[in-house]
Amino acid sequence: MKYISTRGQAPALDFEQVLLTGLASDGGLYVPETLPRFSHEDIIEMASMDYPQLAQRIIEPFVGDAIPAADLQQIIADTYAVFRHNAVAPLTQIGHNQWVLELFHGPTLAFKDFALQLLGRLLDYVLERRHQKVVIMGATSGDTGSAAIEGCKRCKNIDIFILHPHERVSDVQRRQMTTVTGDNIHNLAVQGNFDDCQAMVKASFGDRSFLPSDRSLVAVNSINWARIMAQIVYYFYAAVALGAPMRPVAFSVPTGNFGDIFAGYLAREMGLPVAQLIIATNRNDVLHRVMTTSTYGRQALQYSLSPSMDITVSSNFERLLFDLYDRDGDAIAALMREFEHGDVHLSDKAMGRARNLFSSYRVPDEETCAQIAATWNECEYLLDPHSAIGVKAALASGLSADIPVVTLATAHAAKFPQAITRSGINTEPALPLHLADLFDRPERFEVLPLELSAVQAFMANNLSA
Ligand SMILES: Cc1ncc(COP(=O)(O)O)c(C=O)c1O
Ligand SMILES: N[C@@H](CCOP(=O)(O)O)C(=O)O
Repeated sequence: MKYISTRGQAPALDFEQVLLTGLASDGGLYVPETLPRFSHEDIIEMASMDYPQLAQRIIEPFVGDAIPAADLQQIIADTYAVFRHNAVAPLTQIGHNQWVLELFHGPTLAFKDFALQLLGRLLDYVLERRHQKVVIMGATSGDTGSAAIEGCKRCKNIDIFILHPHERVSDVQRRQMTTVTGDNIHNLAVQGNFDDCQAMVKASFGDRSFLPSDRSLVAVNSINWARIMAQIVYYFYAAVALGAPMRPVAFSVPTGNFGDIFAGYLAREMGLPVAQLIIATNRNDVLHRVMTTSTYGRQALQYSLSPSMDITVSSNFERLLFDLYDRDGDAIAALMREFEHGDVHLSDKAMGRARNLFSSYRVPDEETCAQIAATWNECEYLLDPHSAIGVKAALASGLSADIPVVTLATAHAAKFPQAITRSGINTEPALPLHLADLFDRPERFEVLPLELSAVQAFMANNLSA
């Protein structure tokens, strides 16, 4: 399997190379040159597989011969063995044809564990084999950071630096990152927002000279292809449980960096009958505005009760644009240059294609809280604020009542007690046992100014020997 850049100028890479990088050298994102496709019969067979078996079936073609099948199987088995639910990603029904896919049973209580538990193990495997050390640099609005640290902390060949917006993640999210000890783990609280942190990560991939030449820089954000790959699996898992391929299924996806929903788009391209993908945003509604106005533009970031989605530069949208523009790398490079300076008007052809599959909905904080309360009062099911945005968008989608709609429940409510309190319901979500003493653990993090040079100097000075 070969991977090519969305901007058409960077060299094609194989799986191992794409795993060990982030942005392509032309600033683009890597995507598979061709996608594996599953037939009707293949998908019927998937209904009898457990989660690790299905993951193996879906992931193997993307990995190709980079890792022997038996080793990959063991890595996948170890990855999903750490989840706290036997089904790994259980489905819960909350209304007529309304389902919630619970993606928060991993170690850090968010969907990021699905990919980052795997990514950590894949990196460990290939770095041992290559006798190589790498530096991980990641930006987080709260969830990627802890999942990346949890996934990579045991890997002695990795130094990990996670940038989070200072005082803009929930207390639980911050502590999940800053209480993990280890000389190779560094949490940097940057005096800026998530977009600023993400921009620093991308700039560092553009110029890696701040690192010694023997240390590669690796991404843990969804700009790393391996993240997206792992997230495709649960779309198949949910859809076959609800009757695919005989019955199409729709998905409502709380969206920020467009990684999770892009994985759903790929599942459809690989043969899964997906009736619709609903882009559910909070008040940071860049993607909702693209869908409704055809204009892709920048917006001032606004803080919300769903902090993990406080994102206005939605990195993976570029991967979708690449397909919408017939995989024309030059066209995407030109569009992204335009986007750096202002609004971009997308072509009618591209938007026509997008609207055939995607719809969108914007959910401000008051509606998020109202949805948490409504779902709790109707069926005593507690949604976290991100998942509530997904459910609200699913209910507003106007889809025919005979199509099952699955909302991706992307995080556990206990990560966001503030939103639960604001919803006015009389329940307090408890952290699972393994995190019960989270507020008693000592924290370690570094507050840094919003300066790329300060962040890079900190990293260069804190590499392990
Ligand atoms: C809890 C939660 N929900 C939804 C999202 C949005 O996912 P994506 O960025 O892949 O669109 C994120 C992070 O981005 C998140 O942490
Ligand atoms: N919501 C994320 C933001 C980063 O997105 P990613 O999926 O590209 O890593 C977070 O919680 O950190």
